[in-house]
Amino acid sequence: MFHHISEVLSDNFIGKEVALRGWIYRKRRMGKIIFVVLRDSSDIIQCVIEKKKIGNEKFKELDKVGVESSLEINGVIRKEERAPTGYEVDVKDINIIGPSYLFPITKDKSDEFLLDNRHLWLRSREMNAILKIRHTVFGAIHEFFRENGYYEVQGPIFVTGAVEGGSTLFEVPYFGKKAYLSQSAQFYLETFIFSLERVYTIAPSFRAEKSRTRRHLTEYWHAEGEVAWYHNEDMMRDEEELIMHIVQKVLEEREKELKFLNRDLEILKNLEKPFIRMKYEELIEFAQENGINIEYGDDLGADEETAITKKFDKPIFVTHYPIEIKPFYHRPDPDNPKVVLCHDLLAPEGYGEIIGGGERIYKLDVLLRRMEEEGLNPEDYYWYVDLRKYGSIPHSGFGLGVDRLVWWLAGLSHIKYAIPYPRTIRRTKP
Ligand SMILES: NC(=O)C[C@H]([NH3+])C(=O)NS(=O)(=O)OC[C@H]1O[C@@H](n2cnc3c(N)ncnc32)[C@H](O)[C@@H]1O
Ligand SMILES: [Mg+2]
Repeated sequence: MFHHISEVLSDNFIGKEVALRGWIYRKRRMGKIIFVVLRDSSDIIQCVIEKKKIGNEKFKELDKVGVESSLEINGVIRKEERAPTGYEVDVKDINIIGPSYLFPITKDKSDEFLLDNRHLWLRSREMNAILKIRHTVFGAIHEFFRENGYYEVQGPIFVTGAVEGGSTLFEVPYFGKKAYLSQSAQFYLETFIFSLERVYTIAPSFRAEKSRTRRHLTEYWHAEGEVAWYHNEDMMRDEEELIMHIVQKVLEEREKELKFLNRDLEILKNLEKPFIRMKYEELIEFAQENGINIEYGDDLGADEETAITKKFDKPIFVTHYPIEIKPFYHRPDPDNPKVVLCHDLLAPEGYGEIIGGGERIYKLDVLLRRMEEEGLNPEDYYWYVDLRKYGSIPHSGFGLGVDRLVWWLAGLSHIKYAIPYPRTIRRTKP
C-alpha cells in the first residue's frame, strides 16, 4: 500500500518501512550514494539510495535518468534535520516506472518560457500550491451557495448578444450566422429566478480584452449569483458572507500553501464584516485627496483601483456609479436617476475589482428607455425584455471573478499565475 509523502513526514513513521511513489524533483550523486528528492501531489521527501542496497543495475539506471522520472520506492523513514522536509527515506529498493531525460524546465525560468511550458510547470511546487488554493476556493463557493439556498444552474456559452458591452465580444461563426461567446451568464440567471428564486453558476466567461494588465484574461472563471426580491444592499450582504466564507476556508485548509507562496496572512486573518462601503462620488473625492488623477465621471481603471486599494486593508464596496459608465441593465436610483444601484467590490492591497453586480431594472418602460438610450434593439433581447412583461420583480445579482479572487488570496503578482491555462490577447496555448 502506497502512502502519500505528507502522511509519512511525521515522528510516528520513524523506523517504519513505507512504499512511496512520485517523480524525481531533485537528484545528485555522491560516489556510491544518490540523493533523490521525491515529490508527489502532497509534498517532497529526501531519499538516500545506496548502490549496495539496490544493486549495480538499478543504481546505474537511476544515475542515468533525469528529473521528473517517475519512481516507486521502498524504505525506512528516519528523522533528518538537514533534509528539506525534516525526514528522509533510507531506501531499500526502487522501481523506475517512467524515465525522463532532459526535462525542459531547468535554469530558464523566464515568464514566457514557463507559460509556453505551463503543461509541465503545473508540476512545480508553486503551481501545486496555487492549484490547491484554487481547489479550495471553488469548493467554498459551491458550499456557500448550496448552504444558503441557491440552486446551481447553467446558462449557454453560445449567445447572440452582449451583456457587458459589444467591444469585448468574441464573435464565432455559427452555421452561416453569428454567435458570440458568453461574457456573463447574468441574463440567463435572471430567467431562472422566476422559477428557483435564488440561483448561481460557475462557468467560463469570455472577454475580447485588448488591454494587457495584471488582471485581465480573455477567458476567465466567473461565479455569478442572482436573487429574486433582492435589492442592492441585500446582494452585497450575501457577497460579504461569501467572501468571508471563502477566506476562512482558504486559511483553514491552505495555510501551508499560502506560506510556501510567502503570502502575508495578516490582512486575510484580520478580515471582518462589514466591508467598507463608499459611493462612487466619495471614492473619487478620496482618490483626488490622495493625489490620484481622476475626475467624477471617469470609469475606475486598473491603475486607479490599484492606487486606491493599496490604501485599504479590507474590501471596499463602491456603489452608485454614474449611469453613463455602467451597462444598460442597472437600475437607476429612484432618488437620483443620474446614478445606478450597482456595486463593485474592490479587493485591498492593490488588487482592485473582484466583483461587479447590482440591482436590475425590473420595470418594462425603464428597460426599453435605457436600451433605446444605449442604441440597443429590444428585438435582439426579446427574451430578456419578456421577463419584464410577465410578473416582473425587483432582483439583484453579481459576478465574482474567481481567478482574480485567487490572484488576491494567494498574493500573486499577475492573474496569469492564478489560472492553470491563462488566455490573453497573445496566448492561446498550451
Ligand atoms: N452576474 C453579474 O452581475 C455579472 C455582470 N454581468 C458582469 O459580468 N460584471 S463585470 O463585467 O464587472 O464582471 C464581473 C467580474 O468578472 C471579473 N472579470 C471581468 N472581466 C474580466 C477579465 N477580462 N479577466 C478576468 N476577470 C474578469 C471581475 O472580477 C469582475 O468584477
Ligand atoms: Mg466590472
